Amino acid sequence: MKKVGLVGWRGMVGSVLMERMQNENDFDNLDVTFFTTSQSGQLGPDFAGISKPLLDAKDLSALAKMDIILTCQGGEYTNAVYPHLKESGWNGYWIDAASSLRMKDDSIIVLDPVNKDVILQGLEQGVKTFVGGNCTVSLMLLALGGLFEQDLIEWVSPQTYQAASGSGARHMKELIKQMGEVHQSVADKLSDPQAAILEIDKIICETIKSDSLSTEQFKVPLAGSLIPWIDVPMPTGQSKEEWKAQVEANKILGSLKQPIPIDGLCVRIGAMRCHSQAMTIKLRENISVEKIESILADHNPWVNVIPNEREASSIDLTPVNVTGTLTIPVGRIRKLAMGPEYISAFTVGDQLLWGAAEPLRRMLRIIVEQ
Ligand SMILES: NC(=O)C1=CN([C@@H]2O[C@H](COP(=O)(O)OP(=O)(O)OC[C@H]3O[C@@H](n4cnc5c(N)ncnc54)[C@H](OP(=O)(O)O)[C@@H]3O)[C@@H](O)[C@H]2O)C=CC1
Ligand SMILES: N[C@@H](CC(=O)OP(=O)(O)O)C(=O)O
Repeated sequence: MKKVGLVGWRGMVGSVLMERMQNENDFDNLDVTFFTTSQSGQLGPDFAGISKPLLDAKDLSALAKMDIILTCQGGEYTNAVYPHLKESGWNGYWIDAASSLRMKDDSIIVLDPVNKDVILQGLEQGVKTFVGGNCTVSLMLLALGGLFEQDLIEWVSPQTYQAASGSGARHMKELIKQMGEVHQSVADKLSDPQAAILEIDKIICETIKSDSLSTEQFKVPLAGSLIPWIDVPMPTGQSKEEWKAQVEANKILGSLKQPIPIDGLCVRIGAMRCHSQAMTIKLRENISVEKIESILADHNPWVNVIPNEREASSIDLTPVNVTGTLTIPVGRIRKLAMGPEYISAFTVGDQLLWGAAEPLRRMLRIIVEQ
């Protein structure tokens, strides 16, 4: 059995991963060691059978005993440990949720329903570093996989609606707190049928703008508002989240020589853990909507084409419907006024499942089963 070291297993992404690994019986075929950066010596979890004491995730000699290390601990941890472990001569497989190593020449961004060929070729060539993609990128590629596979896309402009979970657990909690504070400010008026809506709206606006709203994490209000910027600025004027779309998607697709332009605005909204994206797509040729729908539906078992109808879109194509599932609905597919090669599409995905944990879980399986 392969020796697998798990780091970051109790964080938000890590917990979703542990749940998926248990559901898929992944632990049955692994000799797992749990590591921690803060609880070394404490009793670890029993996902893989009997609990054992947690090992120090910075202990290079303990890590070096592993055939595979899978980390959801974050980029700071990766930067602090990975180079030294490599320098020490460790030649095992490193599977990572953080972005630090994604664009390195010797790493592969993993999303096997889209790039299994790239992954298998990499394994054959001795690649040892496999990194999960940015959540919006992975979710877009799963939704549009069929069109990318058949090289039918000239360019895409995704406009995102990203959930609070993308910023971490504390941000999710702050969003709920803000919602509570906003509601609390007018709770008495809501129970009064005579209360005037403009008066309620005025109080809500004052509450959202006031210094007393909880904004320690986001720094600005998210409840009742949005934030049209995610991550640090790039010299191009893009936010880093926007920059990732083209570079990561093309690396995943293996189309680095002739990159497909992918660029749009990334926006944080008050959803909990599902990212949505409205996409304008320029196709290379005029294809019927029916054909596009069948190409998308045939690509992978998780994509679910939703008819461009009001009721189906309002129910099936929403964060609340997708949360906690691996389903990737894609809908609102129609021709745009700009011309027959221009189409719209809207997709939703759970950013902790396909957006983070699931590609890593599947990569671990691929390595173990090779
Ligand atoms: N959130 C996201 O959407 C995505 C995140 N990622 C990557 O994954 C990394 C981890 O993200 P995320 O899971 O959100 O981070 P978390 O903050 O939830 O967890 C990170 C680590 O914090 C430590 N920790 C300290 N206190 C607690 C606590 N009370 N409960 C749980 N863990 C605690 C744990 O490490 P220890 O046991 O060592 O103390 C844990 O592994 C990110 O930095 C990013 O690189 C990738 C894709 C998406
Ligand atoms: N930046 C993403 C989440 C994330 O962790 O992205 P990355 O894995 O590329 O750092 C968001 O805020 O929604």
